[in-house]
Amino acid sequence: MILSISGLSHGFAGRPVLRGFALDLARGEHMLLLGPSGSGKTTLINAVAGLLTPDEGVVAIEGEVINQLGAAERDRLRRRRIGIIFQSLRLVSALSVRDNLRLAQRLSGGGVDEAAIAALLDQVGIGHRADAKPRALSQGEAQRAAIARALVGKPALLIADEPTSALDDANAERVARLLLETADQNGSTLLVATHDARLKAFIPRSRTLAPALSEAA
Ligand SMILES: Nc1ncnc2c1ncn2[C@@H]1O[C@H](COP(=O)(O)OP(=O)(O)OP(=O)(O)O)[C@@H](O)[C@H]1O
Repeated sequence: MILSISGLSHGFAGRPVLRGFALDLARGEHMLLLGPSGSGKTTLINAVAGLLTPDEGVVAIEGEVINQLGAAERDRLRRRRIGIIFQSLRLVSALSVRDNLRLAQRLSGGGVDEAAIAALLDQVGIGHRADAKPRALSQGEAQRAAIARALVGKPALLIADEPTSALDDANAERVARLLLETADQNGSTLLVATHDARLKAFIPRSRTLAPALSEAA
């Protein structure tokens, strides 16, 4: 399994957000994690990426239990095995698009492969913007750069957080297809966390997170 989650529970200030969540994803399988705002999608992604230690449960990335590793080992596992497209993109503003990809490639543990970087930028359609700084990019170009950066380390698992919720139908479809196509071509398993039910048309396998219990419940 690329990702195996079992018995995952987490809460904040005694308020449960995730309760006994389980999920298995094999290589090349893609999945939609659907849920309204506040249902715990970001909490789950952070637990998968080792950015949060859950109260209970097991999160294994290719058999390695990330929530039982120390901080340095967690970082190493994340950089080598997981690519994340954050909602806020988080490109390094001082670096060109190409240098953002070079940095990600170095952090993922491999050497810099200029040909692979060029091929990936062409694949997402921004080869001509390789030397631009992130602030000079359109929102769509910046998102494509973030997708390329997430993939440049050839991650087993590609995670996208709300990649389409701000987009109109045509652009949401374009981004969904780009994510699926690039994940497939790079051999990555894709996990998309979103409240955008339009994506069901492109990623039929889905899990729905229930909204967190209200204060009164
Ligand atoms: N660090 C934190 N401290 C306290 N409560 C938190 C913290 N992080 C998240 N929560 C709460 O946990 C619940 C789930 O939050 P989470 O961000 O995982 O949801 P989400 O589904 O990603 O929502 P959104 O789509 O709005 O980002 C929310 O009620 C949120 O207020």
